[in-house]
Amino acid sequence: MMGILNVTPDSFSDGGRHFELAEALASARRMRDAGVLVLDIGGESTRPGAEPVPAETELDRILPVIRALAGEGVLLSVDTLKPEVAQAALRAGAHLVNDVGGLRDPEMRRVCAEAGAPAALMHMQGEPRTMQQNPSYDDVVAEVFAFLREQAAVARAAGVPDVLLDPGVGFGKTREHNLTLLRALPQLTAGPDGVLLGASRKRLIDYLADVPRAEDRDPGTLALHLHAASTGAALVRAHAAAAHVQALRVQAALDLPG
Ligand SMILES: Nc1nc2ncc(COP(=O)(O)OP(=O)(O)O)nc2c(=O)[nH]1
Repeated sequence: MMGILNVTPDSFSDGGRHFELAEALASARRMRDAGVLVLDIGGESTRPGAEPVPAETELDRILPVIRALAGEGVLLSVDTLKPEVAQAALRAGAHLVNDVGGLRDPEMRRVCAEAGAPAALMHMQGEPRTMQQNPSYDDVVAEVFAFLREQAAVARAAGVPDVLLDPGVGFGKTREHNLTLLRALPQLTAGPDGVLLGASRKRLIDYLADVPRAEDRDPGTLALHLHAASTGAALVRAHAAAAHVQALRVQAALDLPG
């Protein structure tokens, strides 16, 4: 389970909650103690309509958190689109890169390969600022999964040691696109690469269960993530860490033979 640590003032569901260093570290340590495998640290919101943040601003936000948490017994990933941010974060102690840009940037691939860092590569149609204006596909499953498999091969050829594939819920997709991808997840998890899913508190849950406030969507998030885990997803990315660790442990016990 990958716990989300948004060190931002404007993330769509928890913006500002972990913006001060002390609050970020307290939240990180709560998630570590709850048993998350990875903490995903981000300094730039990628919600629909978000404006990009300069690299130095991103780094000012996340480097103190990464440096403080390095060596505290939890893997750290850096959630960034920028190779220079990924490189600095890896040098400061992060272990992997979470690139919502899908490692399309050859410089990001070089940074990961040079550091020997695994990467989560996510599908996004367009860019956060405009991606939800008119997302369209001929065949969303075929196009998104082909992109992920192709990018995995390109990343490995560039020397990236390992990859996780993420269909990118809410990143240039309509509600129907998201649902179709979630239902088709077994086709992706059947492949050789690990799958990561991040549906936490997203608008899709409001559409499915009428939950207008993002912070109220953790139960619906769990339903989507338990579905992903049951199809074989390796990791899920969520805000409600303790609830997820508990639910995933119980689900894993049900799946174990004997
Ligand atoms: N791999 C991956 N990374 C992601 N990073 C950010 C968000 C957006 O959610 P959040 O970080 O909670 O909000 P914001 O981008 O506003 O900080 N979703 C994903 C995702 O689905 N998959």
